[in-house]
Amino acid sequence: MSYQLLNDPFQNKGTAFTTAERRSLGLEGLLPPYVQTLDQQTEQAYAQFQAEATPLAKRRFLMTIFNENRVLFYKLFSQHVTEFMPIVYDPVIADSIEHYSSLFVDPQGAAFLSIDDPEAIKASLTNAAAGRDIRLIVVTDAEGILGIGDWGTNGVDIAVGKLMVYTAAAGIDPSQVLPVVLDAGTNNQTLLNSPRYLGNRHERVTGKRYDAFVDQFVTTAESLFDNLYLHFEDFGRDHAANLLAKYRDRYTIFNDDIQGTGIITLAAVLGALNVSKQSLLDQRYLCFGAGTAGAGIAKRVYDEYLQHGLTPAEAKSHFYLVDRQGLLFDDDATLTPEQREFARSRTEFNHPETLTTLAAVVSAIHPTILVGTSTQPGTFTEAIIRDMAAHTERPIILPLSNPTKLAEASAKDLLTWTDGRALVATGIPADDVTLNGVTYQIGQANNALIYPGLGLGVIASTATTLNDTMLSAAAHSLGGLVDPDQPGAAILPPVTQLNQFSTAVAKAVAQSAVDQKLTRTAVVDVSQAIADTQWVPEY
Ligand SMILES: NC(=O)c1ccc[n+]([C@@H]2O[C@H](COP(=O)([O-])OP(=O)(O)OC[C@H]3O[C@@H](n4cnc5c(N)ncnc54)[C@H](O)[C@@H]3O)[C@@H](O)[C@H]2O)c1
Ligand SMILES: O=C(O)C[C@H](O)C(=O)O
Ligand SMILES: [Mn+2]
Repeated sequence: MSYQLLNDPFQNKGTAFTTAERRSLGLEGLLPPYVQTLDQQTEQAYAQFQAEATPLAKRRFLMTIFNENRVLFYKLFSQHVTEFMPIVYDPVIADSIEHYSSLFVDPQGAAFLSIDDPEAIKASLTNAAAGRDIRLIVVTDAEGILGIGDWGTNGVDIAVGKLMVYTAAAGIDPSQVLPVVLDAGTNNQTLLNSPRYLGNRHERVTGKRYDAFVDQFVTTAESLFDNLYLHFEDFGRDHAANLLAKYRDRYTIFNDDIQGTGIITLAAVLGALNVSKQSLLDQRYLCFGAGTAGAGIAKRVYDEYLQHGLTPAEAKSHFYLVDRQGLLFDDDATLTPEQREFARSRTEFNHPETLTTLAAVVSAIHPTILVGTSTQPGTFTEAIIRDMAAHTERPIILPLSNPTKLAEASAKDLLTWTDGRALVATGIPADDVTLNGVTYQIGQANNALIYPGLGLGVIASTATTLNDTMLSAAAHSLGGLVDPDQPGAAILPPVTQLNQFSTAVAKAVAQSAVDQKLTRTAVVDVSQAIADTQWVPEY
């Protein structure tokens, strides 16, 4: 019984159990005698964190605290948000996922669901919830983890990591969340060949059996947990958009790679136009890597054009999508439905057959906005960027592929090649760049800057759905937080202010749900509802 308490991360206080608590809870003799405060514990843990040699070792140390004591973990995280984000989350989380099976120590409270045992879904979710009131699930099938591909059961870490950011950034109660991995097999040969791999050792199951497995998970989770907000993460290109379309009208669901990335990138574009004092209507938008994220962002920016009063055809005329085959044309039978929306006609160009590379397309259309979601490192080359920058005063360039090793370009190179004219945001955190006496701050266009606030707004308002109006409200809520006239101003607010702007995003989203009468219960005061929902790491 006493040990059970010490092993329960939601109840354990470790050395902070007071003498009276130790006596009443049967913990006498189970802890060293000195009673620490939470502040003393965090200070001590931070010193241990600093003593770890590598980023992965630092992450592993933090995970031991997470496994043992959630209050301590989140207190520490909240005191060092900017320093911990890249360790707990992207990019170090990618290393953690690649080595998950061989480094395994603890299941971290996740639910592991197997396509080979769908009958166990209900029991598994019930066991993992352990009687808690689950309000938020992050689920992955790990087919498209960041840009590193298929990682099978190892991908559970992205669900755990995304949830940690929900709590650190927006104060979502960590006892009300559940990470879930759907193990449908893996096509990653390294995993299949590894004797240490902890997932199902067979190829991915697709088709009807896959659809039925996901459906059984969704319907079971929705019936077990009232008021559930269901966040989909890192599904593969063949499934992500389909699942969103299938369930978004029935349940309160969210696809982070499509919608989260869409709104943070729209916010970055709006922030950049705020700096350059240009109009969206004068932009030519080029997406490089038109997959889940690329098409999701294009759709969100396209909706913004519609809001400016353009017809669908007028709005689409601003967009050019490039994938492996080059510029996407409407006579291409291999296009995804999301790509087809933005495909161009060959008759628009004199030599359409030459438009098979990014360089050729940039040179032909002279984009003013270039968004990279291709997973192809270094593809925004000096020649391409110089060509783009020769035709626009303030090129907006967003290399968004994660983790660091997959970025299309670095912020430093982009600013150097454009003499500081580029308006840049990157997927992973980037250091300031000093060039010709100006220090440029680099915004982070990562959905982590927006999905926590979005989720808080949905949960606090008891929204019954997440629609495009709410998503648009989220994107617009980040405006006005940066002084655009400051030389070198970032186009997105800094991670140091993550907590403040998560609340701003939550308010905008919750207000939108209330205005649209889409809440389960009546919400009188949105700010109060948000404050009441937020959890604070204190004993
Ligand atoms: N910054 C963020 O918040 C954020 C959010 C989501 C995704 N991403 C990143 O975006 C990248 C893509 O993620 P996704 O979920 O869209 O994956 P995805 O597999 O759905 O899409 C990748 C697309 O790139 C295309 N591609 C591959 N090689 C190419 C090449 N040589 N030239 C042109 N196109 C090529 C693929 O065909 C595919 O359409 C990942 O690196 C991911 O980390 C970033
Ligand atoms: O996880 C991230 O860092 C952002 C995004 O969801 C991605 O898939 O890259
Ligand atoms: Mn993702």
